[in-house]
Parts: sequence; C-alpha cells; structure tokens
Amino acid sequence: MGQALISAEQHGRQLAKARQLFFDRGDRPAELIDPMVLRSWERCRRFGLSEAEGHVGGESLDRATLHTEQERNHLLLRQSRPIMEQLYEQIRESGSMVILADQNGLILESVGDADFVSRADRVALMAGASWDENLRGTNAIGTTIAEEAPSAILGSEHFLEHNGFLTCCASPIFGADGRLIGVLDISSDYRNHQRHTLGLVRLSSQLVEKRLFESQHARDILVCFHSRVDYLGSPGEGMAAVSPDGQVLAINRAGLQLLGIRRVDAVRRDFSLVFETTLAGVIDRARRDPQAICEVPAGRDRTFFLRLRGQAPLPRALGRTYDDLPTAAPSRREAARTPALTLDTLNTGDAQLQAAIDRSRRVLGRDIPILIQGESGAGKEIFAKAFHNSGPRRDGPFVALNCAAIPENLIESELFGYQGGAFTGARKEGAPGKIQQAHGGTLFLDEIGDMPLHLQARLLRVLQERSITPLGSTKAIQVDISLLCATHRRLREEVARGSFREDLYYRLNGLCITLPALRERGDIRQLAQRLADLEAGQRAPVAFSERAMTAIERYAWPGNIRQMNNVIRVAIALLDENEALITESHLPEELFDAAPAATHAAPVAVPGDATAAGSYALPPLAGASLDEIGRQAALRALDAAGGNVSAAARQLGISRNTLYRKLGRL
Ligand SMILES: Nc1ncnc2c1ncn2[C@@H]1O[C@H](COP(=O)(O)OP(=O)(O)OP(=O)(O)O)[C@@H](O)[C@H]1O
Repeated sequence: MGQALISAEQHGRQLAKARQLFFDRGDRPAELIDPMVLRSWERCRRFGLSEAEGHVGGESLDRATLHTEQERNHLLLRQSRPIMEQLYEQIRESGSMVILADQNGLILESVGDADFVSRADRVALMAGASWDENLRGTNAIGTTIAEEAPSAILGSEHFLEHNGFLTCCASPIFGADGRLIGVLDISSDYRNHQRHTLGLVRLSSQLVEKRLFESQHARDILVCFHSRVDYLGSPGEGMAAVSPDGQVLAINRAGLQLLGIRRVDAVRRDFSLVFETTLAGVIDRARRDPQAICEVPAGRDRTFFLRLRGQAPLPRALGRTYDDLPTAAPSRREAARTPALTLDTLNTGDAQLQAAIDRSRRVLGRDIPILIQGESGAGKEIFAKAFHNSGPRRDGPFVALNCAAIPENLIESELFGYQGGAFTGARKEGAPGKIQQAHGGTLFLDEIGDMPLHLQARLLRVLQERSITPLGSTKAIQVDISLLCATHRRLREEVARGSFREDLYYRLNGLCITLPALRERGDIRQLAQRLADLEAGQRAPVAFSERAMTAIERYAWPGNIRQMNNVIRVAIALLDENEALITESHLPEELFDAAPAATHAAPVAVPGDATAAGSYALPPLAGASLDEIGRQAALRALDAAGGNVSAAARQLGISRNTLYRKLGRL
C-alpha cells in the first residue's frame, strides 16, 4: 500500500523487478514491495501456486448453490446492500465494481459498470466464484481474509499474472462478536486506481459493521460512546449492547479500540466496570431526555460521552439514580437560552446586524431561501435558529447539517436518507435524511460551499420539485421545508471557478444576509454583557471593569463571537462564588498585545475549535463545566509559573486561596 505514494510508472518498474527477483531467483524483494504483499506471495508459493497458471480457481458455483450461500449469509447481505449501492454511487462510471464476499472469499454479490464487469467475468471475478488466496493467489479479497486487515493490491502485485490488469481494495467486515464474516471490495482497472478508494472501502465496511451490530442487538440496550462528543453517531463511534441488568453483551471493534481493552475484558462484565458509571444512571438520564449525552470519566484523565440508542423499551433503572451526571448537550446554558433566541433578542444594537435582521424579517413565513454569509464564528447558525424561532415554523423542527464536517460520501445519505427495506423486500428499515427530518420546519445547511457538485444537482431538484427520493428507493416523498444556507466562502467566486452550480446559487440566494465580523460591530459591549449574562446562568450576575471592557472592545477577535464567548466563559470560571466583577486579570494576554486589532486576518477558525481562533490556547470548552474550565485555567497558570502558587495567582488576578479552590485542593 505504501506504493500508492510513488508514480504508477515507478511502481510498475519496481514491481517488475520484484517479480523477477521473487519468481525467477527465489529472492525476498522486501525493499521493493509492501510487506503484506510479500507475505501473501510467500503463502501462495507454499500453496504450490504458479504465477503463470491461467486456469486455477476451481469452478464457480451454480445458481442454486450460490442461492443457498446467499441465504446462509442473508444478514450480511441485508446490511451490506444499501452500503454497496451508496458506494457504487460514488464510483459509478469509473470502470469499477463493488463486491461483497463471505468469510471464505466466495463472492456473494457485486454491482458495477457493465464494461468492467464483463472484463472481470473473464477472470471469474463474479458472484459464485471464490477468491480465497490459495485458489487465486494474492488478491485484495483473499489477502484481506488471510491478514484480517484492509488491503490494496495493485496491478502485478496480484500473484497470478492474468490478474495483473486489476487493482482491488478490500476491507474486512467483522460481526458483532468480533469474528470475520465478510469482505467488501472495490475492483477496477489498474490504470483507474484512485488513492482514496481504500479509505472509502474501509469507511463503508465500518458502516456495514455498525448496521450489523445495531440489527443484531435491536432488542438490547445500546450505549453509543466516543471520547469526542461530535463523533457520536459517526461510523467510528463505540457501541456496547447491554442487558437490562447491566451486563455488557457485546461491544464493537471501534469501542474496544476507544476503551483500549480486549473483548474478553468487556463482554459479560458489569457495565460499571467498563465505564465509570452505572447503567441505571444513563437510563435515568435518557428517560428524561432521549437525546441526552452523559459525560463520564474513564480511566486516567479520560472522558467519554455516552448516549443511549435504539428502540428497546427502557427498563426502569434499578438502584441509585445519578442525577449528578453532567449532561453535555443541550447544556444548561443552551437550555436557558434557546427559548429566548429570536431575531429580537439577537439585536444588541449593531447597525449592520440590525439591517440584516430587518431585511430577514420581511421574508418571515414566505419560505424564501436565505443565504447567510459571514466569517466563521460570526453567529450564522445562531442567526438561522433565531430566524426559525421568529417565524410561523417555530413549532416545527430546526435541523442543521454542516456539509464540511462530514465525509463527502456520507453527505448524500445524511441529506436524502436511505431505504433499507427496498433492497430485501422484507423489513422496512433505513433512515430518513435531514431533509425529511426538517419537514414542516427549517433545514439549515452550513458550509454549503463544501457540498460536492453532484449533490448540488440533487439538492436543486429537491428545491424545484419539493420532494425527495431516499437512496435505494423509487418512491418520492413530499417535503415542506424552509431552507437556510450559510457559508464562509464567497459563493459567487466559487461559481466563477466552476465548483458551485450557478443555477443552485441563484436558487439559494433568495435573500443574502451578510453578518458583520465581531471586530466591525458597534455593539461589542452589549454583546459581551449578554454573553456574560447567559454564561452566568444561575450564579449571581457579573459585570466587567471598565479596563476589561475596553480591552474586549479593542481586540480584533479573529475567532469572532465563538472566541469571545470562550474568553468570557473562562473569565467567569475564574471568579470566586462571591465575586461579580471581571477584570483585566481574568482576560488572556492577547487582548492586551500592542497592535492586535488591525493585523488580524480574516477567519481561519475551524468550527468548534476555539484554539484556532488565536494563539491564546483555550481548553476544549464544548460541554465542559465552569468548574472544569476554572480548574484547567488554574492548572495552566500554575504550570506557566513553574509551580509557584503566588505567581500563578497574581497572573490570574485571584487570591492564593481562590487558586487553591479552583484546583480543588481546599
Ligand atoms: N448573539 C449570540 N448570542 C449568544 N451566543 C452567540 C451569539 N452569536 C453567536 N453565539 C455563539 O458563538 C458561537 C458561534 O456561533 P455560530 O455557530 O452561530 O457561528 P457560525 O458563524 O455559524 O460559525 P461557523 O461558520 O464556524 O459554523 C456559538 O457558540 C454561539 O452559541
């Protein structure tokens, strides 16, 4: 696989040399080929295969026997088909095919471009044929099975000469019990190899595994988890199936990797031995709010975010309840703020923002698409929510999708959903997409400029026809949505460059709102106070000293409101309970640097990443409690002061006792 980094020509030359050394001289050309390929060649030699053989591989199964094998693997097939269809959509017309094989390398099903499929037929790369290594030599399906790991076998890396025109990338599929049950593969002509194909196959095999796990444990309690809250729901999330009495029944591979444990250390153990919390606590929380995310410690310095999933009836939790589990989302702050968030409350007095609010108010209830432009962190999503909350759709759903935050090949299913049942004719499963979820309400597409071109065409059709057809389905579903889009790119320039469709641009651009960057706003004081009020929540209100406020007002805020919000959170976290005044000493040094304002360039902050907003290194704040933020700030100051408590306290502008309290040592 390392060969993917050199040119195809160089790779070809290297391979020819390696083959000569290996086949003609019996050498081990370890420095010329991938170690995995070399191991496989050696296995093939031991099997007694000859590289020049043309008719090895045994007979393909007849239709009836193949059907029996498909029946035997019906669970694998049912969960793989929608993913294979999605995968094929990504590579259609590139001279390729998508293949599913069972754990012995028997090809169960394939879908591909007609011209390539007929070439593949000639080497028996088709349903009913086995691609086990000992029959067909080194090949992605067989080698993946032998190694239990993803593999890319390019051109003459195939052991048998007559397979040298192929390039194949495969990834294993493991069942819920951790055993290998199949292989997903993309095969194409050697000349058409794309570097990202292996990544695509790996991601897709993960999706199949996820679906298998969910379907096999549909009656159990499913706990999903990840060390990063934004990875919950992604193909890489950890999943544990748990019995009502708290015994872990199964755990997926991603979960074991995240936890850093072996399967035997988790399965049949009590939930609380795997996670440092009780199942009862998680269930209690989910009963009150099915979307609740619990933040639990796991081992040294680690935290996991947990969410309960599945249709399983939640058993009444036994024993103690854990009301004190911190909830990551929606945070107390969010909960307190959301109902009040309207265009009126957003208006803190800036003239440009006021004009934007006035213009958008005129189209309230008229379902005219709105395009919101502005730097990262300038409040585009908040504006979209406020617009939704101010109009007649306020009781409908507000559904947001960030097109830049999910892999390109998942955007389509995220948006349009997929119809699993359509493939088997049996159970109706699948998932509704965001468009359908937003029916009766508002869909907010963030970073629309990052949407791939072919999906732009589909989105345009949705807007014109007001209906969607989920992947794998032929039935159109009527949808009634109001669409808001946002981007930090200049879409008109993207249109000129050809990366954004002109027709879609005009369709989305019913009304274009540009939000001012924070540094351009005339209401920084009012906004800072508002953020502080929201942040203070239940604690006593806080105010700013004049010097602190002046520093806030003068700073350039490259990360915009997101950065200011974080700075204010840290400042409040540093206050003692009976303190109510934020002073200069609670603010980061950057705010007092010599000439900050004009020199800051436009936005580079990664959404959600406070640290990208400047050199001021903020801890990751999403979901963190004020106590935790205060503790982290105190620890950093102590570290910077070389462990000198007095110096650290001075630097933070707090007393030694307060510093000790922040550190949790009093
Ligand atoms: N008026 C406001 N009141 C309170 N909080 C706000 C306000 N505007 C923005 N914020 C906060 O600032 C942060 C950034 O806002 P938002 O996500 O809306 O920005 P954005 O422009 O959509 O950013 P990006 O382009 O990076 O996605 C969020 O945490 C949001 O809660």
